[in-house]
Amino acid sequence: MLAVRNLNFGYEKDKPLFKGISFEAHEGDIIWLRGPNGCGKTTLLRIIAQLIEADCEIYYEGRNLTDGRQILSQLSYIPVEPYLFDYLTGQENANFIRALFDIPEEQFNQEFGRMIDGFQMNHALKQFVQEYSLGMRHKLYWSSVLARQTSIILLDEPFSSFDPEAQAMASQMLTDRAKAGALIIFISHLKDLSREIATRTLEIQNGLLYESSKEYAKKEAENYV
Ligand SMILES: Nc1ncnc2c1ncn2[C@@H]1O[C@H](COP(=O)(O)OP(=O)(O)OP(=O)(O)O)[C@@H](O)[C@H]1O
Repeated sequence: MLAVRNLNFGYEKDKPLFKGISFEAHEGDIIWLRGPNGCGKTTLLRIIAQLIEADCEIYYEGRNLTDGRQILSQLSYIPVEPYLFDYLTGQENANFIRALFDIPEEQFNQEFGRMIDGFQMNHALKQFVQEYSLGMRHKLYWSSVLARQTSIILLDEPFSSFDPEAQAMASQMLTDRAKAGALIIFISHLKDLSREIATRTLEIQNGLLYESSKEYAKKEAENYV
């Protein structure tokens, strides 16, 4: 479904962050992207999300994309800090995101409503986002952005701000999306939850990318993440 080939990138010329890495990802994969602080996990997600321009080839559905932007209609990205307007209410932010991505109203209301109910966030939709906790911001952002139902979902530290109930709901949601054919790539330092939901593990080390099996990742995760 998605392939990245020969990715070379560094923020500074003499300090390469990625040294010609390549990987493929398929429908239904839930990929846990891990590695030590500063190894480039967020940067890699941002390159896939076309937020950073890098020297690489990207294939989507078998086609070599000359302009990576062609992938954007099928991609959702949830960063560590959700992109929300503090001076709008939760509902107004959701309406803005719906309009921005041109999500059909019926589909949006159904999916957004289901997730907001699950996260028990109905009471907060009339509040200004300025008054939200980080966990509430994430619940609103997830519910709005993932109402798009794209085939690629990228998430940077998706679980850290959630309480255990929200973590359980979020991980179930990602598992359901993958079963329905989505590709999920996430970064997390929460090892137990991550190894429970991941079907593959990609690890960045010194500018190179290594795949480890689920069993290996289970053992290794005891030592560090
Ligand atoms: N905009 C930027 N300009 C210059 N250097 C940057 C920029 N963003 C990140 N870096 C550097 O690139 C390296 C990789 O950063 P990145 O955020 O991708 O790492 P990470 O693996 O996600 O780290 P963490 O686990 O701490 O979140 C770090 O050394 C960081 O300081």
